[in-house]
Amino acid sequence: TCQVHFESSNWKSLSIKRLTDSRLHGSTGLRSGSQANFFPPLEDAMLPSGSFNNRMALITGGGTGLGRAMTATLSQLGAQCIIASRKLDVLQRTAEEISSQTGNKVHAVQCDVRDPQAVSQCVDQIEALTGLPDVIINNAAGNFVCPSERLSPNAWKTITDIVLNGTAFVTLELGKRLIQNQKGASFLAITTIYAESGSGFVVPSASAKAGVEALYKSLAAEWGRYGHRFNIIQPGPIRTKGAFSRLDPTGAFEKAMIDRIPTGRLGTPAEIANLAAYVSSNYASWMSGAVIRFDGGEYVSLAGEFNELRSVTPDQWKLLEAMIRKTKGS
Ligand SMILES: CC/C=C\C/C=C\CC/C=C/C=C/C(=O)SCCNC(=O)CCNC(=O)[C@H](O)C(C)(C)COP(=O)(O)OP(=O)(O)OC[C@H]1O[C@@H](n2cnc3c(N)ncnc32)[C@H](O)[C@@H]1OP(=O)(O)O
Ligand SMILES: NC(=O)C1=CN([C@@H]2O[C@H](COP(=O)(O)OP(=O)(O)OC[C@H]3O[C@@H](n4cnc5c(N)ncnc54)[C@H](OP(=O)(O)O)[C@@H]3O)[C@@H](O)[C@H]2O)C=CC1
Repeated sequence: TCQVHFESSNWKSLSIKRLTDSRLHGSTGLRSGSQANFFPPLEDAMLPSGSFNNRMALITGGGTGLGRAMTATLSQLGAQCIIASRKLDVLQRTAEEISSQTGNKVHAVQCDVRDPQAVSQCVDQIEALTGLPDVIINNAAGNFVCPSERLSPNAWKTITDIVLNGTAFVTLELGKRLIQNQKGASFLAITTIYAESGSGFVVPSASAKAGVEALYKSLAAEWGRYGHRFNIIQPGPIRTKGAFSRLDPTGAFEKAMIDRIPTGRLGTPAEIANLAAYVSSNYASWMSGAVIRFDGGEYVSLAGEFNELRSVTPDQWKLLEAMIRKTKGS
């Protein structure tokens, strides 16, 4: 018979401890399936150097994780970047590290995207520092796993405010000013594969990310006439401290997650940074309204009803085939 193996659901054997920093900071998955050898991640910047010369890029949540990787790639390709989030010390450290590596200025601007007034002040600061950006990446997010019956109204509000309202405030504030200045721009939103399917245990995030996708698809249709493109990347699992410490705090689900990814490994921050750079670049100037799933095949793997048959061995197939062929009539 075919069985689904889900070893990590053995809760009794779990010791509830946080993952160590070294596990969290590795760029690729600790464990991977043997097929991962076919799909090695390339870490170098993909676009020609200078692709973002004379371009300004705003990356929300650019101080950590995937936003930091996107900032590093855009900066390496010549962009002047502005990173914005709540923790100014984290932003400043990242900005200095990236600037010193690439030789291109990275500016740090404090901003809580939940607060429309703070967003407006942040955009004032950006205008004074660099002028209005050509590239806007809405990457900031909040999330945690939690059974929905345990969510307080404020827990719901906190996640949906950061993800949906925050993205809307940043997009609308910049959009209006860009329109006024007759300046074109590329907007990119980072969502997730479950924005499409929904997912239990991350319901505020799933709801808000679905809203972000509706917002970006709608504006792609409406604001093309102002020179604005809107696209969406749905990442699958990529190890970052921010995500993994809130979605899999014990590390118990990692193996099951990797087992269901057809390419046999997690994504890396550098891989998504290359994709984000391409989508935000002039090489993609005909791309608007696109939703790009970037997940090593995890979504289709979760969706296909018969995909668990991957665990059937060749001998078991002989048996199954013989049984099926023997069947006559209905
Ligand atoms: C098995 C799978 C493993 C990995 C899978 C990987 C990939 C799959 C797809 C992944 C998608 C990922 C999507 C992401 O968005 S990951 C990004 C994660 N990064 C962050 O969340 C960074 C920012 N987060 C934060 O700052 C905080 O976590 C928070 C809570 C979002 C906001 O902080 P803030 O200080 O503003 O809020 P608090 O005052 O602490 O809390 C507000 C409110 O929420 C309640 N709360 C907080 N934490 C929890 C919890 N864990 N469970 C339940 N409720 C929680 C808190 O109690 C407050 O409510 P009240 O008490 O006031 O009612
Ligand atoms: N890593 C993964 O596997 C996946 C990630 N994603 C998405 O990728 C994006 C990046 O996530 P990741 O890098 O993993 O996680 P991080 O936690 O590292 O990134 C989230 C960023 O959002 C910022 N942020 C949170 N709240 C606010 C706020 N109120 N105002 C401004 N900024 C805020 C944080 O900075 P600060 O604390 O300074 O405010 C932080 O830099 C998110 O959109 C996430 O949903 C999607 C699918 C999978």
